[in-house]
Amino acid sequence: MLRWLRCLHRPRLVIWRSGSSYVARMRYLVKLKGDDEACSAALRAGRLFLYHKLRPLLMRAEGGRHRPLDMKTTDVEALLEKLGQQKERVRESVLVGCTETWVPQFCLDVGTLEKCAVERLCGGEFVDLRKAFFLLRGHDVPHMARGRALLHWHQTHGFCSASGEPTVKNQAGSQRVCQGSGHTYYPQMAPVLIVLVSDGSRCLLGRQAAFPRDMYSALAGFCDMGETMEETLRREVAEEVGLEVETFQFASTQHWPYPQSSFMLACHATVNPQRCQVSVDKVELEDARWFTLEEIQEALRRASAPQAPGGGPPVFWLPPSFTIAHQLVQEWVRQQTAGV
Ligand SMILES: NC(=O)C1=CN([C@@H]2O[C@H](COP(=O)(O)OP(=O)(O)OC[C@H]3O[C@@H](n4cnc5c(N)ncnc54)[C@H](O)[C@@H]3O)[C@@H](O)[C@H]2O)C=CC1
Ligand SMILES: [Mg+2]
Repeated sequence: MLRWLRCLHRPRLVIWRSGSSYVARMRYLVKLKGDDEACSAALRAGRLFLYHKLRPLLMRAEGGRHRPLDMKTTDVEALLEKLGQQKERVRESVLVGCTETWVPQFCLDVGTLEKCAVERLCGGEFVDLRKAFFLLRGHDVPHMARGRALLHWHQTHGFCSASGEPTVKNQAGSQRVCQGSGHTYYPQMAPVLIVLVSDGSRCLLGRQAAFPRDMYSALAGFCDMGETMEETLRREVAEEVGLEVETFQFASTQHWPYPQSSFMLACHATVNPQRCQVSVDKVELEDARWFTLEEIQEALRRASAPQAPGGGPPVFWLPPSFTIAHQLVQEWVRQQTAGV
C-alpha cells in the first residue's frame, strides 16, 4: 500500500515593511465598505479604473510595456456626459483598494458605451485581461484581476436566488442585498488546488484543450464540498493523470480571476518513481507528460510563446511569470539545483 505522507513544510517567513500606515489604511477601507456616505465621499476624491465588458483600459508605457490608466472621478463624469450617459453612473463603481498615499481606487465597467469612443477620448486601449497578463508589469496584474473579478461578480449576481428579486449593491461593492428576502450576498471565490507533481527528477505538466497552443501548466482542480486541501490534491492527481501522490508540501496561494474567481492553493507533491506511468483523463486534459529539469530550464529562459522556426516541432511554454503555476515551476527548479 502506498504511503500518504504529510511533509512538514518549513513555514514561509514573510517580512512586512514596518512604519507604514498599513493599519490605518486597512481601517479606512473597512469603514468605506460599511458606510455608503463615507464611500461616496471617497469616490469623489478617488481614482477610477475603467473596464469595457471586463477588459481593463491600458495605456502604453516605456519599454513596450503597458500600464493601467486611472482617471479622476470628475473626468469620468465628464466622459459619461459627453457620450450621452448620466454622470451618476460613476456610482456603479466598486472599491478595489487605496494607495499608500490614501487615494481610494475604484473600478467601473463602461460596457454600454461605444468602446472606440472611450478609447479615443481617454487615450488608452481596452485589452482582454488574458492578453494584458503578457503586457502589464507583474505588480499591476493582481489589481487589474481583482477589479475584473469584482465587476464580474456584480454583473452575475443582480438577482436573489431565494426570491428572484433584484439585489442592490452597497457603494463599495463589497456586498449585495435583497430587500425582499433580506439575504446579503458577498463576493465569492472557489477554492482550487494546483499542484506540481515530481517523480524526484522530472516534473509533470498538463494542458487543457482550451489553453493557448503548446502551453503546459501544473495540474489544477476545484475543491469538492467538504474536502480538505490534501484530499483535493490526492483526488485530482488520481483523476487527471492516474497517479497516486505520496508526499505533498504546501507552497503559496494566489487569487485568479477565472473562470469566475478562484482562490488558488499551490502545492508540490511527489509520486513513487517506480509507479509514474501517466494515464491521462482525456475529458479533462488534452495531454500530460513528464519534463526533465533541462527542458524546464529551457522553457523558463523563453520569455513568451515561441514560434517554431520553419514549421519545426512545436516548443512548449509555461504560463506567465506572475502566475502561481510558473512560481511552482521556478521553486521546483531551485529545489532540484540546490547544492549542485
Ligand atoms: N493561475 C494559474 O497558474 C492557473 C490557474 N488555473 C485555474 O484553475 C481552475 C481550475 O482548474 P481546472 O483544471 O479547470 O479544474 P477541474 O480539474 O476541477 O475541472 C474543471 C471542471 O470542474 C467542474 N467544476 C467543479 N466546480 C467548479 C467551479 N466552482 N467552477 C467551475 N467549474 C467547476 C466543471 O465541470 C469544470 O469543467 C481553472 O479554471 C483555471 O482558471 C489552472 C491552471 C493554472
Ligand atoms: Mg483540472
